[in-house]
Amino acid sequence: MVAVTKRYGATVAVDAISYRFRSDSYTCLLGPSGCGKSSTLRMIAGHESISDGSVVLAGRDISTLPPAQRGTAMMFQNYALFPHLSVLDNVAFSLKMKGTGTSERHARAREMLELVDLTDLADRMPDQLSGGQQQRVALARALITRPQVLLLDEPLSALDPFLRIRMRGELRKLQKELGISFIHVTHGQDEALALADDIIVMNNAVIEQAGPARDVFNAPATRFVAQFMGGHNVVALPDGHFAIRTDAVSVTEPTQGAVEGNVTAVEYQGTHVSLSARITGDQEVMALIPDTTFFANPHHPGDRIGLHWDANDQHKLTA
Ligand SMILES: Nc1ncnc2c1ncn2[C@@H]1O[C@H](COP(=O)(O)OP(=O)(O)OP(=O)(O)O)[C@@H](O)[C@H]1O
Repeated sequence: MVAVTKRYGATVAVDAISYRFRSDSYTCLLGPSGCGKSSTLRMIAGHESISDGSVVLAGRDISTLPPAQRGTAMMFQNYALFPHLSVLDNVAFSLKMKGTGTSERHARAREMLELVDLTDLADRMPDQLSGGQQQRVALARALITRPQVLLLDEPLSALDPFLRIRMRGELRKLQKELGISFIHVTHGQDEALALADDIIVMNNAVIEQAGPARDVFNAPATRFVAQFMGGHNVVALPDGHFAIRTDAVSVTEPTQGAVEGNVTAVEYQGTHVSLSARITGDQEVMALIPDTTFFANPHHPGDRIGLHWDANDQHKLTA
């Protein structure tokens, strides 16, 4: 259970957020730059003091404990490996600090390297590793402390797009295998959707919405969440603002009963075509159409069209 506030002088970086993390789940803290997600993670880790509130892990208030005694472990964005230590000694480092003997700590470090599939590189130095390999060493180094919760701050941002997608799969698999909780900070909605059981969307130091990933995507509560998660239109109708998924909008000739609009842009995206149209009130609506459907009856910028969606696909927004 995390209920915290963080102030830096007059800046309120985290404003009385409160959330009960589900045990053994993968949770992503998602939001734009500066919304307070890293500060939240650092307060859980113990790298930042809590201005108000507390962090309780499995019934134990860990708010004032030093990082190493919390039952959490943190993996940093830049991996922070020690350049003068071998891979094995990097992984074994925290055990050395605890006074564990050489043979035991090396045995445990080898177990961790096996877990992240790096057994063959135990004797290398960090500068002889690729970015993806360095990241796995950092993971092994965090996991050797047997944390109940692994905290990850933008762990994939230093990787190229191909490796990022591969590591995504590995993180997810590792979390399920270990059966511990992962709390992962990211500003990428695609990353959060790919990884998370639960997503917490933060904006301006508060939680905008939190819940299972599919619920947050399918039923955004606010305009901010709908726009930040992507894949939605936000439309102002006489009875309020609504979110409508772009793939729930279909396009026909202008007919009675349909919302009419003028096509402003057509973008081919391979499997789909994204068509934008301007409707009354100077609003833009996007329809994501399967490519075969679109090319059976293509439309072009300037065409007058009808736009349809099911009333059930219309989600009322609260703000
Ligand atoms: N040590 C600090 N001193 C003063 N202000 C800080 C400090 N650290 C963060 N802040 C401010 O607190 C706010 C939240 O920062 P935080 O790093 O938690 O955001 P974030 O969502 O993680 O952003 P990013 O994705 O850019 O890391 C920002 O306005 C930031 O400028």
